Amino acid sequence: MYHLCKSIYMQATSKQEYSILLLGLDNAGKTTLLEQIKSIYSKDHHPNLRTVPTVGQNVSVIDLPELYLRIWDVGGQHSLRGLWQSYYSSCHAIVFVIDSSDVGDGDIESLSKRGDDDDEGRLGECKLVLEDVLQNEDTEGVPVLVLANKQDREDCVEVVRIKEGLVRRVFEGEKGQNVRDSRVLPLSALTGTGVKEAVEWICSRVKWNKESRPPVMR
Ligand SMILES: Nc1nc2c(ncn2[C@@H]2O[C@H](COP(=O)(O)OP(=O)(O)OP(=O)(O)O)[C@@H](O)[C@H]2O)c(=O)[nH]1
Ligand SMILES: [Mg+2]
Repeated sequence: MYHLCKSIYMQATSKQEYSILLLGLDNAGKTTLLEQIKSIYSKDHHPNLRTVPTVGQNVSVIDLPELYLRIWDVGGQHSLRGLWQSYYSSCHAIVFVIDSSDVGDGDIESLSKRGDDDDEGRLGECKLVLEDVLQNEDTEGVPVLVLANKQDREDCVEVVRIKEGLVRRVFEGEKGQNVRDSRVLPLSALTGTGVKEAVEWICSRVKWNKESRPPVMR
């Protein structure tokens, strides 16, 4: 009886909490995105958009009406990427942020055909890093949201190109084999355009996936 009462009490007074992992190359815009999410969903938070490269991690808990999102923003520098995998088994969704102004023409098909003079930005690096995330067995089945960030910049590659030329090819390639729930959305973390749509997608997908990755009750 005690256990039944306790469980009813817990159901009535606690909320589900899901952990969200922000990944992507250094300078992609992860910390800027976290600042914007905090400013939109937490009262009295003024975003600090003058970010510095993250060494280690930032974490924030966003209190939404139905659930909590615990968002982990980790450093994207090469030397820090080895730490990412320690977050994989406990996360409920991965958000992979791409700098749309630093991926050449956004098409990995033509990567190897290019000459040395072609400016492909960090397209190849981005592809390898995304593949690495998808290949890890601890990310299997985890919903993945890819954000084509910096869409406010004139020199950005548009979202449809990043979706078709990079993300779809990686997901359908041999290294993206573990079929999962995914989406590609445009974003400007700097202006805040697309932040709400991203958060809404995350919320709907973590709830949908909660049988295989149950939330923590808080
Ligand atoms: N124009 C533009 N600049 C952006 C946008 N998002 C981020 N930036 C800029 O990109 C730079 C890097 O942003 P951060 O948010 O620090 O990048 P990060 O992914 O956290 O980088 P690391 O911590 O090194 O992994 C900063 O100068 C930001 O102001 C965007 O949407 N548009
Ligand atoms: Mg950062």
